[in-house]
Amino acid sequence: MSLIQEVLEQVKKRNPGETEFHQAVEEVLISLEPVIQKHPEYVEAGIIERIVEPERQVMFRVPWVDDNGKVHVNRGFRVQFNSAIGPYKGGIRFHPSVYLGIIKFLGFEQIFKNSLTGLPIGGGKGGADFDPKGKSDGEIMRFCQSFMTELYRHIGQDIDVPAGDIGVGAREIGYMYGQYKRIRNAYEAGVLTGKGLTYGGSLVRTQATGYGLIYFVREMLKEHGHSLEGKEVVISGSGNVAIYACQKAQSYGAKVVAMSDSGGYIYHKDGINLDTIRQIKEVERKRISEYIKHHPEAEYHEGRGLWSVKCDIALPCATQNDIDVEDAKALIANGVIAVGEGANMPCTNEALSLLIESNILVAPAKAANAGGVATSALEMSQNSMRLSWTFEEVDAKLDQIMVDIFSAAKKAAKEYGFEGNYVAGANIAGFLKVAQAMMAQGIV
Ligand SMILES: NC(=O)C1=CN([C@@H]2O[C@H](COP(=O)(O)OP(=O)(O)OC[C@H]3O[C@@H](n4cnc5c(N)ncnc54)[C@H](O)[C@@H]3O)[C@@H](O)[C@H]2O)C=CC1
Ligand SMILES: O=C(O)CCC(=O)C(=O)O
Repeated sequence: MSLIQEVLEQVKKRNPGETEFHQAVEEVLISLEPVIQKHPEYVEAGIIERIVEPERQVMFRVPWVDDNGKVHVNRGFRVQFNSAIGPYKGGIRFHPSVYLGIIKFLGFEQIFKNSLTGLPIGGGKGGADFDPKGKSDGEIMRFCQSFMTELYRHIGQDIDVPAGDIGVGAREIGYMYGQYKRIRNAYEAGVLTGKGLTYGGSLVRTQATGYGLIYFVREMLKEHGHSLEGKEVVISGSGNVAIYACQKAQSYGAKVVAMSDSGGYIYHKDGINLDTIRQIKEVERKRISEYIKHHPEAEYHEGRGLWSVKCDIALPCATQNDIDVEDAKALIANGVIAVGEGANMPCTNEALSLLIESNILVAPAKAANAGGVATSALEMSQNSMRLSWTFEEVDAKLDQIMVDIFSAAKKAAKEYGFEGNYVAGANIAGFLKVAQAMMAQGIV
């Protein structure tokens, strides 16, 4: 059995039931076979065994009281996966599906993604099995305060810097930041990113993941003689990443014809009206089905089925395992050119393999959605310098970072025998920097 197979078996045995974590580890490790052949010193130093084991993982009780006085208890998590190249960095997810296996898959992916940004940030992730859907503002605030009352002792601007993810946006970051400041009695702006602009946030952070995804896809299409102009695009989700991916894709002349939420999807053949989506999702916090009240010529379809809509470019921007092998087959049958992963691990490993074998261009999540965390790192830089850059300055840096990530993934893919496979290229490029740092720092 190869070392990679042995480590995979060990990960499954040591982390029973954590299927998303197993999936994420498998997807990375299979790309690393040629790397460990070229670098036997990594094998000798146990880099592979060490990189799949979190440095630390914390689980805690989050009690809170709802508007009717009823007490609820949720479970909070923070996984500090790897600090070889910088303080742990990664978002916080509030969703009822959250358990250790999801936070570990996200934290593991964050190691390689953060490395790809070229900025000094390690990998971590956190969250809670709390469902923000239908909660009042007061309930959200009390939950965030309770969550931070435990989390504060594990984080810090040079230790671990959380941000948003599914169910955690500017409102939640604000409440958590307020509680952190109150407990610590310190204005430590760099402890969280995604903050509001009046208290240390960075311009472009809100847009960064979606914009960055489109910058990456633009580079990938250009490399293969295509562009976004005139392309039909389908996007899953209608949250932070989906909204700004839609905005940037439209600005490059693409037509976004479908978007979704966990209830179903809308199809608008003339092109989605993003102002309506933003009003429904960012202001009213309602279901996407409301869209047809504003645009009766559009269609609403309950449940899954989004990936059967014909498109040139598919952008999964909702959640993990959104595109399975059947969805991939439907996309391919409908002539898709490219899949750009805005969400983390939105394709199953089988779907990814099928897309790659079928010569579909795949922009892998770790690279393509790294613009969010990269801009978080730019927010940390501005906080340290106690100044704020303009929108144009941050956006230009983000664009350049995405161009550089694309070229790093392309180069590593070619060097290790995976030419044109940006999934393997991103895994390898992300891994190499972390492995070199781990080698330099000894067995820790
Ligand atoms: N916000 C950020 O900066 C970054 C987010 N991501 C990833 O992007 C994805 C989306 O995150 P955000 O837009 O920030 O979250 P969000 O909470 O703003 O939006 C999430 C969207 O996904 C949909 N969704 C969630 N669970 C679903 C399910 N089980 N089935 C179908 N749809 C579902 C929701 O309806 C919503 O439209 C996640 O995978 C996240 O990890 C990745 C990099 C950075
Ligand atoms: O901005 C950050 O720190 C993290 C963003 C995030 O959670 C992600 O990249 O998946």
